[in-house]
Amino acid sequence: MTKPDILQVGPYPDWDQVPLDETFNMHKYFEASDPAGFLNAVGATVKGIATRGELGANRAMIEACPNLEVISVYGVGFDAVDLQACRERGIRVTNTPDVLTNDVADLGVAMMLVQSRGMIGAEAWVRDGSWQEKGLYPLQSRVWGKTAGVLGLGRIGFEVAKRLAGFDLKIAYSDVSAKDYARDWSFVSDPVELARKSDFLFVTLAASAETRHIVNKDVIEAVGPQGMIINISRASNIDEEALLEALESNRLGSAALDVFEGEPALNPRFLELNNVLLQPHHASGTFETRKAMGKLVRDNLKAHFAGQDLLTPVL
Ligand SMILES: NC(=O)c1ccc[n+]([C@@H]2O[C@H](COP(=O)([O-])OP(=O)(O)OC[C@H]3O[C@@H](n4cnc5c(N)ncnc54)[C@H](O)[C@@H]3O)[C@@H](O)[C@H]2O)c1
Ligand SMILES: O=C(O)[C@H](O)CO
Repeated sequence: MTKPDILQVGPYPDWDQVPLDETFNMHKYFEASDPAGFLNAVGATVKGIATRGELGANRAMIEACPNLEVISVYGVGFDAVDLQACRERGIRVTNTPDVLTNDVADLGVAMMLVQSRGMIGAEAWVRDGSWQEKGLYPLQSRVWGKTAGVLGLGRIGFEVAKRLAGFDLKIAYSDVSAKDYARDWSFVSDPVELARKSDFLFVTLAASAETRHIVNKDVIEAVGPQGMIINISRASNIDEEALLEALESNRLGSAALDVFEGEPALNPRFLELNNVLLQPHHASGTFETRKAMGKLVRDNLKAHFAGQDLLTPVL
């Protein structure tokens, strides 16, 4: 049987690349010196796209592949895929939900703990001799007993909240509606009101045009000078300019961020701040989870080309 032609938008680890190359005819877009020319040359043969959540597939890429049938996303967030362009052409889309949920929640909670207790600075205090020269490390803020707001109580938001409850935090959350599975936690529909109640505001929303900058100046200032915002979702959910201004003026106490506008480049103003913890979009970055994500990407492609039901369809 001829191998289906797949456009591969970004690199994968070897344990995914090897089986992909065995099963499909992979066209490595990310290695092309002239990406537009490459797309022009291979586009007509392409039946599937394998991409990553943050890379997606835009309308131009989709239109350059007139025989495209399926897009398989390595990631749960599919906001970078032009779903409208896919709907217009009957193109199926899959993602990798559930397998990454716990690791993303773990990292979000770890970011809050590390930042609250000043652990990055404390590590430097030991290594640079400050402990011996200056003595005790400056006191930090307590976590337990405070209130965490979870903006977006989906799969990841729920696991974040569950973990925080285990740390004896009080939980409030916001979403499009109250959730049956969250009866012990208070639902607050207005994000500004949620932020006002929160010492820690976790942003765990699926990103869309509706959620763009949902965390705006008002929400940020409602979290306030003693509060912290933790973003493990997408940069677009926060007005980054307003966030930077609030951090620079201490109208927001601190932030812990795994995602940035224009990443992996980030606004250099972040690097000047000592009240922000910066992470390189690696919330799902464990061997175990990434292997499960890669398998799901392949299994969805295989299912499609075998005429079987998709395992985790978005469209
Ligand atoms: N940092 C990372 O490495 C990383 C890893 C995985 C996922 N993510 C991001 O996390 C997101 C959430 O993943 P998930 O599996 O929990 O998704 P999910 O679909 O289970 O949860 C998203 C939640 O957002 C809510 N929501 C959507 N629009 C809303 C709105 N306008 N107002 C209020 N709530 C709204 C939904 O109702 C849902 O409960 C992903 O879409 C992805 O962008 C980031
Ligand atoms: O959405 C996801 O799963 C991650 O952010 C990777 O894109």
